[in-house]
Amino acid sequence: MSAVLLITDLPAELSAELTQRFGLTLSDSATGWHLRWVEQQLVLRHTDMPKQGDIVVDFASAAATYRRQHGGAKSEGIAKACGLHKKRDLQIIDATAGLGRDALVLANVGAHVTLVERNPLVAALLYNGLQRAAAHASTAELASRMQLHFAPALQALTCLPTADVVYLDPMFPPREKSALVKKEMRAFHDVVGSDTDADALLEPALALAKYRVVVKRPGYAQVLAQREPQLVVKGKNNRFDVYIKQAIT
Ligand SMILES: C[S@@+](CC[C@H](N)C(=O)[O-])C[C@H]1O[C@@H](n2cnc3c(N)ncnc32)[C@H](O)[C@@H]1O
Repeated sequence: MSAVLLITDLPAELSAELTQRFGLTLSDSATGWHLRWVEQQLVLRHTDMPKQGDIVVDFASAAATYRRQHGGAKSEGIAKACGLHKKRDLQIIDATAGLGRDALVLANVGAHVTLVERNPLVAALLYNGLQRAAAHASTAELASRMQLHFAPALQALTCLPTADVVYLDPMFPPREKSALVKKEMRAFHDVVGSDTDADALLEPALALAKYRVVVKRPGYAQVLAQREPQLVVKGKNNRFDVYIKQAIT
């Protein structure tokens, strides 16, 4: 991970916390991506794209609120794939948490989610997003079901206690020239790069999960680690490959 610029407008206490928790330091950013403090929230900004390219974790945003209000165990493909229509309070490890959007859907249905993220910038955004969610009346209960674990997934999958479900959503190279790939997705890809070790996550995930492992893939992508799932749940742009270990009881 290249050097990171922690802009000085961050509250001193938060800046110290981000250094201590995620190793973020005040230094020049080789990539142009840097953290800023904007309207009481932590944002990831690119020097060439002030403001309009900001990446933020906001569990109370309009889009997140809509999803919280309308997403259910039966209507959300991800929830069905994880088995939340059978049991709502499953313990789930989201081993590639990213901006926490999938974790939000799972926790909203009732799951307790451990969000594993290895990228320090993304982990810092999640950390701040969860702090703000915990302090907000409409999202506090939801936040209480989400816990951040800053580590590489391979390490987390060998040291975390057994979970009911392990969920994986590794980065997949965006299709060149595809108009469907949103600008934000491209930017995010720019920050975290490709997950070249994604195949290696399936075995430890299967070893740790009690009931199943769920892998999110773009519709056109091959299966992870060349291993065929027992079940496929189709979403709008993605599919969820489900590797079943035992029935959810
Ligand atoms: C496609 S994004 C996940 C998006 C996420 N599902 C969401 O809803 O926001 C993949 C994320 O997983 C993280 N990641 C990839 N491989 C990882 C690994 N081995 N350990 C931990 N995090 C990983 C990347 O840094 C990136 O933030």
